[in-house]
Amino acid sequence: MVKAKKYVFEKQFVGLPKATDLKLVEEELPPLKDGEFLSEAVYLSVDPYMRAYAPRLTLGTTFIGSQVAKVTESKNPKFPVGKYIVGEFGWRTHTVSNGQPLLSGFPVAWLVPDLDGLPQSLPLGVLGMPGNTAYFGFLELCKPKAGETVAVSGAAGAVGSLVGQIAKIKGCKVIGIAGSDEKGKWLVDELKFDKFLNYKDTDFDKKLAAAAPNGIDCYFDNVGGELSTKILNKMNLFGRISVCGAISGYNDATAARASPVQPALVFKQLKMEGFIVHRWLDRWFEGIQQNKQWIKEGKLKYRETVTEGFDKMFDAFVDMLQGGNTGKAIVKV
Ligand SMILES: NC(=O)C1=CN([C@@H]2O[C@H](COP(=O)(O)OP(=O)(O)OC[C@H]3O[C@@H](n4cnc5c(N)ncnc54)[C@H](OP(=O)(O)O)[C@@H]3O)[C@@H](O)[C@H]2O)C=CC1
Ligand SMILES: CCCCC/C=C\CC(=O)/C=C/C=C/C=C\[C@@H](O)CCCC(=O)O
Repeated sequence: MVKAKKYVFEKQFVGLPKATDLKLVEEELPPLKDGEFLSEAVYLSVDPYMRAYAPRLTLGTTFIGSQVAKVTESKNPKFPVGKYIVGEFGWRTHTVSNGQPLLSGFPVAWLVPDLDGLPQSLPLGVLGMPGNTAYFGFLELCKPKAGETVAVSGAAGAVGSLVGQIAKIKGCKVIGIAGSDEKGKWLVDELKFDKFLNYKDTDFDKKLAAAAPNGIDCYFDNVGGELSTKILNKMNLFGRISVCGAISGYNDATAARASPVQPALVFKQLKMEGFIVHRWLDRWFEGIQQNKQWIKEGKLKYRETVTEGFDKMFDAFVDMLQGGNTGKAIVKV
């Protein structure tokens, strides 16, 4: 009999999640039925969407999330023993799954393609959902042109750090916005972003004006709120905004107020579009292969913030929500 550990979503988050909102329990797993497979988590992801989606989750269920897992027993030919998969199994160490898609249509598990020797954890980041979010969310919605100026908020994170590099690959000038000068040093020195702005600086408005004297053509928005309104007011005519997320508001008990964006949208004739990365499910491996190719060519760099131990899942989650990560935040079991 296999014993799994899992985190149950006990209490709805109010503001920043509290450790007592989730409960770590053990569960005995049943023997496999035909069509099922057993997998063991190797790496687990902690993502902002887990906080954003929480109000829609059912209490008493396993808290949501994805993991890189190894198939250890199988009665499902699509998921043979020994294979590594990305599973939307939630925060749990062992899982019995029948391989059927989630209600959202998103696959419950997909086989990790050949990583060409790259780390087994990358399918949770640059070679998985965040990587595809950057690749498709930026290229399909911002449609950047060489020489344009691109601003990225959440620029030192799993998604933002890739967007800025893809913009550089496409010949753009890149302004990265994040919450610490240490992150800014990484963005400029390592990732070759052209400019960095710390959104916590009291003279941010002045620095934004100095960083974008000729305006901004594309904005990849991970943060939302007043910061994004400020950037929208710096956009050039016919600028494009890809709205990826709004993490500045995820922990707000009541929705924060921000200045209206309509004046900028109208007078600068801007295109502003939100997306969920599922939109490109039919091209999932195109994004993964292209990002892998750019990594192999030395054009795309990745960083992971790794927390050791399944019992530290919650710490890693709240640490990421508060800016403790650079690059993709993951947990190594
Ligand atoms: N639409 C989609 O399909 C998807 C959307 N997303 C969204 O993309 C965004 C980035 O996700 P991801 O790259 O995984 O996460 P990150 O790796 O960027 O981690 C979250 C980061 O958000 C920053 N942050 C936290 N609070 C604030 C705040 N109040 N103001 C500004 N920045 C803040 C922190 O960095 P700092 O130190 O800079 O504050 C933190 O490190 C999120 O909004 C997420 O919801 C992600 C995946 C798919
Ligand atoms: C103003 C509020 C904005 C809220 C934005 C919310 C979420 C954005 C985001 O982070 C989306 C993430 C999407 C993740 C997609 C893929 C999987 O890893 C999760 C699949 C879960 C499912 O589809 O059930």
